[in-house]
Amino acid sequence: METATVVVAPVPVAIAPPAQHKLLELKSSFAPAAKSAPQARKAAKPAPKKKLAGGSGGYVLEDVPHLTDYLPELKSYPNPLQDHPAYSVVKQYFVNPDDTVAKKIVVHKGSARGTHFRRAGPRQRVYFQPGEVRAAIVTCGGLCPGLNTVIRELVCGLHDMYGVTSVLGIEGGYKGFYARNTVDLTPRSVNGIHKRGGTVLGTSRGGQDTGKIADSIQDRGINQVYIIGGDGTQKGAASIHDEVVRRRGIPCAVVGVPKTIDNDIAVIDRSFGFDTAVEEAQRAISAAHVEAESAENGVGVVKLMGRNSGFIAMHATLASRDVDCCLIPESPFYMEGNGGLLEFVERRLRENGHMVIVVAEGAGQDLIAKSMHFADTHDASGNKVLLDVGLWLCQKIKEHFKRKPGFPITLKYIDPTYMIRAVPSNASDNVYCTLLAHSAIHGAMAGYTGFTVAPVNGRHAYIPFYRITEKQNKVVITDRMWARVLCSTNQPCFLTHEDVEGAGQEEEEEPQLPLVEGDNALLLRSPPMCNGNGPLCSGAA
Ligand SMILES: Nc1ncnc2c1ncn2[C@@H]1O[C@H](COP(=O)(O)OP(=O)(O)O)[C@@H](O)[C@H]1O
Ligand SMILES: O=P(O)(O)OC[C@H]1O[C@](O)(COP(=O)(O)O)[C@@H](O)[C@@H]1O
Ligand SMILES: [Mg+2]
Repeated sequence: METATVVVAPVPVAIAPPAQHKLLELKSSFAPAAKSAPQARKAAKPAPKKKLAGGSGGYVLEDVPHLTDYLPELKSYPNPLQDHPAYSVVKQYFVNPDDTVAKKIVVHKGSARGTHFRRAGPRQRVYFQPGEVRAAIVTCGGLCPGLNTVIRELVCGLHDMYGVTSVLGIEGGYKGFYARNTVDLTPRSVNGIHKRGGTVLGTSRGGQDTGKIADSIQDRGINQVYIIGGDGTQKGAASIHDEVVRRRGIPCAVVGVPKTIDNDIAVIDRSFGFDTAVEEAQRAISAAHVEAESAENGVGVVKLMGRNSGFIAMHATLASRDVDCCLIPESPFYMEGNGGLLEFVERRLRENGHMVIVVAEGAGQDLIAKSMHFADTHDASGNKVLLDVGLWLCQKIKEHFKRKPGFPITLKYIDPTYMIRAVPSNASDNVYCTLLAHSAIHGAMAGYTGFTVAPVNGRHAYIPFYRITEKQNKVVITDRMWARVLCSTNQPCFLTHEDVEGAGQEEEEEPQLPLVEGDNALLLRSPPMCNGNGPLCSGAA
């Protein structure tokens, strides 16, 4: 495990660059800048991999890197936004540099204040002049409603707010950096693309060659790169940041914009496109319900996307109210015997004469694997290729009722697969994508790098990559939301009391400011980590 570099700051800890860089660094694991790179500047000082700052009451700022961490001599300029006619009506142009966003907002009287992230938004000083910016945008991984909106708003936002005119579109995902063409993006060329599904830049899985991507960024003189993609993409973005900024010392803002219909990205409130996908899934569920209702013992089975997380199935079920049973990867189920799915199907058909089952594609994978032998396969990005739970489920239900003469059923299987993610984003996702793009631009212009932008408890924040990639967001079956689903469908929960006890939400680990040798250890050992008075707590230390 990498040792985090700790930065201890006074309270309030979040202050605008360059003042923030007076913070005390205790330890570093920074590799030297590449000497041979033509455009690379030698990083003048080692920069921290993790930037943690302590405050009173257990407050921790998990900060994101800033270009001046690596290149302290970098020049800054007044933010042109303050002269922008549209923004002249805004009372406060800039976010308060001390603003941070709390990761946990439900707290107790005695709780530690816990993790905070830097609040997104425009800063007083920017680290790029408009004419110097050479931005690039890339979309990676599976499609998601809203990709085009984010592209459009990045191009228009850079142009309209900051006067940036050089924006490159990288075609076909990560491999496009070195194996495909680029396209110049202008406000005119992207106008109207938000009304289309997909991504005008194209996307792909696999092909993430960090060295080649870094070479391409360096050769093309790209100094802001906006990387739109899911958990895999954000891992790729982290390694690009490590290579380009940390290792080669290139002053490039590497910014992640989280995308996935699965909503499986940790920390953030929700990912864009999820809302649209849930809405689109309603059409499949309604069709299944109509078919089921119109037949004798009609069973409608709908399979929805959701590789490891059942959020789409859960929300689509709750929204629809036509669903009798929702199956998700996080909640194991069984077919046969007392309390099993087949018994429930039979009971519901006897009661109502029809039923609808919604199953997330990642559900029941262990059951299928047990009943059939398949070797695991993976896609180009390394994601496990799932077995078709929908077909398997239909087969099992049909076999069960075949063994019951006098109980004929009519089963219809609907698999909308790509239909829920290939549509254009809805109105609310469009607004969300616009805010995301703007927050991303403000962060890059302000010189931040190596971060993902997203709302945390309703406020946009800059989140370090490692926080986004360390684990996936999953439905917590001991949370009230899953209980609401069980309550609305009246389905069995398939779990024993012991299972529920064991399935409790993993207690979120609060970051520990690591102990270091010497005088510092004392301070870090005794919470609150920093009271703002000691020598190590001084911003000027
Ligand atoms: N651990 C990883 N490190 C670096 N790049 C990765 C990693 N996982 C995936 N990628 C790259 O990110 C891109 C998208 O990943 P993928 O898992 O397909 O979609 P998503 O980002 O939507 O989850 C692909 O080009 C893939 O090669
Ligand atoms: O067939 P593909 O394009 O590999 O995509 C299938 C997967 O993509 C998803 O839509 C999500 O993909 P991402 O991880 O790229 O966001 C899953 O729900 C689904 O399992
Ligand atoms: Mg993914």
